[in-house]
Amino acid sequence: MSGALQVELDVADRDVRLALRIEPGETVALLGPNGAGKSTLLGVVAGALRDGASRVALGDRSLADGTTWVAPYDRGIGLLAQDALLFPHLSVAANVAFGPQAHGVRRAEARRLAEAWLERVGCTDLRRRKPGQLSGGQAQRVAIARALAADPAVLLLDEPMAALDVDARPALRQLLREVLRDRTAVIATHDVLDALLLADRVVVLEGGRVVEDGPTTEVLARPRSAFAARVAGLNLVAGQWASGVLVGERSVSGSAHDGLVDGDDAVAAFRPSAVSVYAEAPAGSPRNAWPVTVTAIEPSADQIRVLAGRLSALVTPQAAAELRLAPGSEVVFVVKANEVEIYPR
Ligand SMILES: Nc1ncnc2c1ncn2[C@@H]1O[C@H](COP(=O)(O)OP(=O)(O)OP(=O)(O)O)[C@@H](O)[C@H]1O
Repeated sequence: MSGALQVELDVADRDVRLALRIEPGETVALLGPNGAGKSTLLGVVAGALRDGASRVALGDRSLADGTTWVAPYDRGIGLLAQDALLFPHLSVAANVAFGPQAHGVRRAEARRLAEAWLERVGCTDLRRRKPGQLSGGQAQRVAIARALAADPAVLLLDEPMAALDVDARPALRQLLREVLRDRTAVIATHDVLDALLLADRVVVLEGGRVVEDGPTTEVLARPRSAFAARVAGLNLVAGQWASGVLVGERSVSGSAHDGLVDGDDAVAAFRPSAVSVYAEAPAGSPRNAWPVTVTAIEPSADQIRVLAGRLSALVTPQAAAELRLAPGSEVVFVVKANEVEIYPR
């Protein structure tokens, strides 16, 4: 462990000014709209962007300040970009062995490390190929192996799934879950699922400033900033997986991901717009029908947000009027199981 990553950004010509401290082993998701400053932050930390007024330190080692400037390859910081950026003329195995070799590891040992990482990311069979012969998802797996083979103290990920087909994302996300566990990492993303599944903590940037910073489930369930509210505001129910159902504050049925087994800690996520509100439980009893007491009613764009404790539903103003919704109303929240995703935590 190399100690906390401390960043003080002051990039005047981009109007990005913020301070952030990331503890060893912590994975932080950076969320924010286009132009918020995510890439600027990663660039300064990685050393791709040189800016005299910003400071970066890892533990008690300064990587950049008014007088110090450590070159990117010497920082102990790995960067995984949107595109895999592999060396096109080297084989997959040589790409992965490159980092360790560049840091003085002997050739045979670097090859052995490369083989171990390729196995870890499920790409052993691809070791002799050239990057041009890989799919986007395969190339990104190899890039993960390459970044981790260099044993970075901190891994930065800049929208690592953005260039992939939607179909290729869940498997890569699962791999990242495994390799990021207990690692110090910062992942810039537009996708709230990345934050939910990969990060302990969410930092929201807007206009070059930190506007929100907190534990992932708190920020996603009860966002305070405008951006986080737009992308998140998810209903999250934590519990344990038991016989095909999540059992927590409520029992929740949904589509379960990636080999959940009984007893696993899990979280169910669904959008407020997927929740229907009824005066009484509808006939045919859908699997997710929860009697609740309304705690608050709030306008939300052209809809009404109905809060019931930690849960929320979005309904039309007409529906709210017909149901005479008010704090204290007893209603039933209904969510189709296919609108609910259940993930390991
Ligand atoms: N190469 C550059 N030169 C000057 N200004 C830049 C440059 N790249 C970005 N900026 C500006 O810096 C600010 C922060 O942008 P940045 O690229 O860090 O945002 P981002 O959160 O990564 O956005 P996106 O989600 O679009 O990647 C914006 O005002 C942007 O216009």
